[in-house]
Amino acid sequence: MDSCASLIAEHPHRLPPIQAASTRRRTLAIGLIGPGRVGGVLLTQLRAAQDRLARETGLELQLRGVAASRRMWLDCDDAELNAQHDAQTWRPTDLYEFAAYIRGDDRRHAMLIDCSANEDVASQYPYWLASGLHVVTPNKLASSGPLSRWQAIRAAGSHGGRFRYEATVCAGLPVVQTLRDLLDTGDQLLSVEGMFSGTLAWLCCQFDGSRPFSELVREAHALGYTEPDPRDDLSGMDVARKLVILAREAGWPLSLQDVPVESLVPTHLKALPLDEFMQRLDELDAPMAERLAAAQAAHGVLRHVASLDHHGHAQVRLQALPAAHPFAHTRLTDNIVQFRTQRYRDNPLLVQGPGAGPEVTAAGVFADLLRIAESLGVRA
Ligand SMILES: NC(=O)c1ccc[n+]([C@@H]2O[C@H](COP(=O)([O-])OP(=O)(O)OC[C@H]3O[C@@H](n4cnc5c(N)ncnc54)[C@H](O)[C@@H]3O)[C@@H](O)[C@H]2O)c1
Ligand SMILES: N[C@@H](CCO)C(=O)O
Repeated sequence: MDSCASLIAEHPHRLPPIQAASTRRRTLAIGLIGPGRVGGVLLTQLRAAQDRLARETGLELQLRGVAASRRMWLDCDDAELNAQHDAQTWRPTDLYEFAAYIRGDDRRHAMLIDCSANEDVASQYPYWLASGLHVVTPNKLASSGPLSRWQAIRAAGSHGGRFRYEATVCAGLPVVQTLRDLLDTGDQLLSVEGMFSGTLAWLCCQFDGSRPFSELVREAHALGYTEPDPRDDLSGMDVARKLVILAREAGWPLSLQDVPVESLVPTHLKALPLDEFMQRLDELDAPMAERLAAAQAAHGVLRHVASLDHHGHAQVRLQALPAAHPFAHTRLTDNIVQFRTQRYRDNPLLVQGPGAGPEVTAAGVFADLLRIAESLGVRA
């Protein structure tokens, strides 16, 4: 025994030793809904981390199923088959059957990861959580949808299912957790202001008049920054949803209809089928060129800004900001979230970084999965 160890052993008031972290094997069964851009990358990230997590932490991630909009695959925990979904037995998607299969009947921990942007999927969360399934998602529809459903989701959590949704706001950036930590430690939120859209941030940075706006929108879509329907970004609704999520997290029972939103989508293009809208994108070029010219004439830049004040008043709009404004210096898909709180009253707390893209979003979802695993006693 070295001198330090013997000193500790002999001390009459010594504290009981801290137990070494348990590395006993624990299994987390996973079902992934929505193997699209984010879901597809998440599957790759899970596969790449599986062996390391099992070896180093005892956490066994077991992929039990994947459900797309029309077809689902069950029993796909075979790495080779995972790589070639079409080789597997498939059947029409049935979310009830899918959830029941992932949960199993042996009381193991099980999690559904919703990487769709689908309302029917989001409406299932209260039932899944109430049955003890954990849910992780980058899909904003549940957290920003009807308030009654949001409250049902919160209430369902008391049955054991855990719900995390960090990637719904600014993809992989730690925004929801930062707000949660501020509030849980007794701080009081005074306001939130920022740029919450990776797509619109990227478009505003790139749009200098040298290329038509529509061409840039097509590129943002191809890069995986936009929502499946880019109108969700261009209309400001995706940003409004993020603002509602943060407001609810802070205790303000806001709904989408409480947020005045400036849309960049002309009224006559709003209801078109997606394909037709994409074909007619160039109808956005003239109005956007006008907005840019006005900002440039005032020696400013165009930025898409969301804000929520201490009365719970929210708004989302495209603004011409002075070139010296902090929001004028972001790059690429950078989001920026500025929290003003009692503690950060004079000098606000900033979270900034890339706020869209499959890689960073999938990593945000993965981190939520690991936090739940850790809270269940499965160290990660
Ligand atoms: N792309 C990003 O940068 C980003 C960032 C943050 C959050 N998100 C969110 O992540 C989610 C996925 O985005 P994406 O870009 O991967 O979209 P995507 O369109 O590429 O993928 C969506 C997937 O959902 C599946 N799907 C649709 N309806 C379904 C249903 N009823 N049942 C099962 N599966 C269904 C589709 O088959 C598809 O595989 C969205 O909610 C989006 O808002 C995306
Ligand atoms: N389409 C969204 C993805 C992140 O939610 C954006 O551009 O911010």
